[in-house]
Amino acid sequence: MIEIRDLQKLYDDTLAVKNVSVSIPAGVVCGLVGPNGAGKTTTLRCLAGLLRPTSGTICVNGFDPIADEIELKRSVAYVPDDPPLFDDLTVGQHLDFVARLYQIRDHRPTAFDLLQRFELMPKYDASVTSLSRGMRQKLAIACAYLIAPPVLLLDEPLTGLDPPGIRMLLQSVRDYVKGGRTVIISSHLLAMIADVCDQVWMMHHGEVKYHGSTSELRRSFPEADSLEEAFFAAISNSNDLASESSSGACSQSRSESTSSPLTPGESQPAAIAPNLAGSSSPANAADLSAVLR
Ligand SMILES: Nc1ncnc2c1ncn2[C@@H]1O[C@H](COP(=O)(O)OP(=O)(O)OP(=O)(O)O)[C@@H](O)[C@H]1O
Repeated sequence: MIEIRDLQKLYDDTLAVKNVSVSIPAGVVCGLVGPNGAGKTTTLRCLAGLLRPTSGTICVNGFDPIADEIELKRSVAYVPDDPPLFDDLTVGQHLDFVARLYQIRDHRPTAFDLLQRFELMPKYDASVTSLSRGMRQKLAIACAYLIAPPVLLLDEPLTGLDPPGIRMLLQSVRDYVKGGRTVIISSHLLAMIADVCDQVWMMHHGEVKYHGSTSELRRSFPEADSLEEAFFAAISNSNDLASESSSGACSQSRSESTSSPLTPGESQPAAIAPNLAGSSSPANAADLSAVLR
């Protein structure tokens, strides 16, 4: 469960994130999309406790990323698009190290399964300096899966992956949330991640342009051939979907989400009203369409 209220992040004189308010329940894959500089990475880094917000509040799995630093680190894994790995360690040693750090007992069978799934087993004894960019990304994601935190933040995870790797990763994300965990996956391309997302969260110039459930989008625009088409129809037709995203205290929303988590087999996340702040004009929709395609 993630609850963000009025989040702002200022770097010197650049307001990278402006008044962002979003709720993401447990058991959901949320696709965070937007063009370069939209504020995606800044927001994810605030959620992971790696950046201190300038103002606003964040609650991740019941914890404030800054005030509850240790608890947060047990609850969240953040995988950046260019993950920092330890040059002195091999692939296998990375998983051993993570297991030791997070006190994961008997981790080897799970670690081997993950390496098989990510096709890294042949590199088990290889130094990470010999890995390709995509392999590095896969290893970092495998480490995150080994920790298995309630919240996983994947920043542009598809960038370095080949098509089979993308397919496997997206399938693994779907599997990951089945037990009630939450994943945010950021991407420039909605079409790439649409199939696995329960929610779409669109940012542009630091602001939320849309946040809502994909099932609602599809229901609202049955004539659309794809989620992407429905998404742009929604942005250019916000009167049809005009209601703000749910708000309230983190603890209240947390109990709401635990009472109705997504369970395997269910296709619809807990009801989330779309938030179309700042996205009401067709001109704006065309603008967003241009940058996302
Ligand atoms: N360390 C920093 N110092 C100053 N400005 C920054 C810093 N990091 C990001 N910014 C600025 O904040 C804004 C948002 O950047 P951010 O990296 O969050 O966007 P993004 O949506 O992740 O972009 P991309 O898709 O290109 O990775 C941009 O204007 C960027 O120039």
